[in-house]
Parts: sequence; C-alpha cells; structure tokens
Amino acid sequence: MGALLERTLAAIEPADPAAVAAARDRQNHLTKPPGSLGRLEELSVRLAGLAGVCPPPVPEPAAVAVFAADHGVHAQGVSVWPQEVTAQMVANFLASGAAVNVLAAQTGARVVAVDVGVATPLPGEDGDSGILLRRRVRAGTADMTRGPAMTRQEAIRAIEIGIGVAGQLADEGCRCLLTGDMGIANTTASAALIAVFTGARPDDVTGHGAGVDEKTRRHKADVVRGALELHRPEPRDPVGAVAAVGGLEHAALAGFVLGAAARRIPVILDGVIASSAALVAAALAPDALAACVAGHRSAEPGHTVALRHLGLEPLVDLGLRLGEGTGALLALPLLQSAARTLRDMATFDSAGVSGKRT
Ligand SMILES: Cc1cc2ncn([C@H]3O[C@H](COP(=O)(O)O)[C@@H](O)[C@H]3O)c2cc1C
Ligand SMILES: O=C(O)c1cccnc1
Repeated sequence: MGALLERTLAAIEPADPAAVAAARDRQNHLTKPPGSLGRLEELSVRLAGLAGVCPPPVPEPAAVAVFAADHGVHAQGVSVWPQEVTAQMVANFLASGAAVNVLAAQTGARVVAVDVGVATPLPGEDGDSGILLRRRVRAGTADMTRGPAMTRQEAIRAIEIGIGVAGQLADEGCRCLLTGDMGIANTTASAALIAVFTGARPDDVTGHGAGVDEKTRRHKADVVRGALELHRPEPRDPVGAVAAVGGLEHAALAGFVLGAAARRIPVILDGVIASSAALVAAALAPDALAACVAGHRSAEPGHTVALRHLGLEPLVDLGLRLGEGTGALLALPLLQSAARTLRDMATFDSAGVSGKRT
C-alpha cells in the first residue's frame, strides 16, 4: 500500500462524541420546537461531530472535483455514447458549458476537472490550470471482461491522486468538497463495485446509465456478472476490487473521500459513481463515513442499494441521472443551512423566548 494512503487511513478518526452531544443540546435550546428543523438538525450534529467542535464551521467555500476517465469495458457495448464524449465533456467543463458548471455557479462552488485516465487527448498546454488538473495514470482502463481493469499499483496511484486533490483543495481554503465524475461507461464499473461490496445481484444494481434501452441494460448486467465471475473480487480487498472491476475515477474518488475525512472536511457524494467509490473508501476506513453526506438519490437502482449499505440518507430526490457532481451541488445549500441554523439562531435564553412548559 502507498505511503500517502497509509498515512491518510491512519489520520481518519470517528466523530467526536463531545461535539455531537454539545450540538444535540444546542439544537434543543434554539428558538424553535425541538426537532422542528427535521433532518437539518441531525445533519448539523454530524457536522459538529466531524469538525470536533460545536457549532461547526459553515461548509464554505465549496469545490466540486470532477474526476474523468475512460473504460475498457466500453468495447462490450454497455453505453450508447462514443468514448470520445468523455474528453469532449472535459473540454465543455473548461468552457463552463456543462450542467456542473451552471449548478456550481448557482451555489458559488468552484469546479475542478481532474484527468485521471481520459483515453483521448485533452485540449490545451501541458500542466495544470485553475480548472484542469492533469493527473492521468493511464489512458483509460483495460476491459474488465478480459483481465483486471488496472493493476493494484495503478489503483493505489489513482487513490493517492484523489487524496492529493482533496488535500490541495483544503490547503486552498475549501471547507466543503463535492464529488463529480465524467467517464463514458462508468455506470457499468459502478454496478460491478456495488455488487462486490453489497453482495447484491448484478441485475439488481445495473441501470440504464446515460440512456441504454432495456435489452442493453440486461446485456450490461451480464457483462458485470461475467467480470465478477472472472475476478471474484473480495470486499476484504478493496484495492484489489477497484483494480479488477472499477475505474480510475472510482479509485480517485475513493481517495478523495478518504482525503476529506482525514482533514475532517465534509464531502457531499453525488450519484451512483460516487457511492460505489464511497463503498471502496468505507471498506478501507469505516470511519470515513463520518465525513460523507449523500447529496441525492439518483435514478440508477444501484445507487439506492449502495446508500442503504453505507447507511446514508440522500438529501434530495429529484430523479436525476446525470452525474458530474450535479446532485451534490443541489444539496450543498441544505448542508450549509444545517450548519448556519445551528450556529446563528438565538437560544430561548438569549432571545428571551419562553421555553416549553413542562
Ligand atoms: C453528454 C453527456 C454528459 C454527461 N455528463 C455526465 N454523464 C454521465 O454519463 C456517463 C455514464 O453513463 P454510461 O455508463 O451509460 O456511459 C458518465 O460519463 C456520467 O458522468 C454524461 C453522459 C453524456 C453522454
Ligand atoms: O447516478 C449518477 O450519477 C449517474 C446516473 C446515470 C449516468 N451517469 C451518472
């Protein structure tokens, strides 16, 4: 295992019980009937437990990291879209034309695209820009139906890239991290990972992705089943599992979650790709879940299965099935509202409002 990964796993701690207790107590003294802010209250308690202080800092500024990569399994006809769309959409992110850019602008979040394994050349000069981080491990994965998608070393490199991006954004002042993804055929790798870590049947966790018909969806589930039979990945070996049937963006996203957790910064998970990566992260460090907030519930069936396994309840449920970080961005204001109400509302004592009659 890589040194950065080892160090990061060692730095991840459970929620702070004193901060959790203080936040619960404070919620009960704010000028509202106890419990009346619904799930925002429990969310604020989780933020306090993660930060280790009550009230916790408001999670802002925020940044969404869109990890982009291609997939050898695309050759099996699991997506209706050509592979080049991955690189073309990265160019669209750089030009601020994608849904993730529009929703990020709406919420004041920064967008960073990270090339961890795009198969076709990207526009522009070598080196990083403010928006594009070039961290390509290899030009797309291999076809998981014929061999492992990548080597263990490549998986560890991609995980450590994700940790590094989380650390860099934290160093630049970000106090809330959001997951994003771009990779044609990546819902197939996501389904495979969800089947490995939850034990669900491939057919139950394989969806229509970016628009395949029912016949192709069934073929996709067969492809997943075949890959699992070939590799027999084990949840006890998360690095081996993501190397066998995952994607470079899945590995990087798992690292991104671990990196956020190690820094005690909340990370809002987007859809099925992010949640399958979170399964990898949680298998490596169960306490990383203290940092995870499920932004939304995507229409992909595997997403609901993964969220149940992770014990996370999504904040919004709008039938989205896009990815890129869009569902996480829609949830961002809710997370910020949870922290702000806990921090800024008056208490019954400070406002001179009479408490409940006992
Ligand atoms: C134009 C376009 C923009 C996207 N933005 C995100 N995705 C989403 O769809 C892809 C996964 O679906 P599948 O597994 O069926 O290929 C990923 O790139 C995901 O981020 C897009 C897909 C397309 C076509
Ligand atoms: O759940 C998602 O994020 C998703 C679903 C379909 C296609 N791309 C992404």
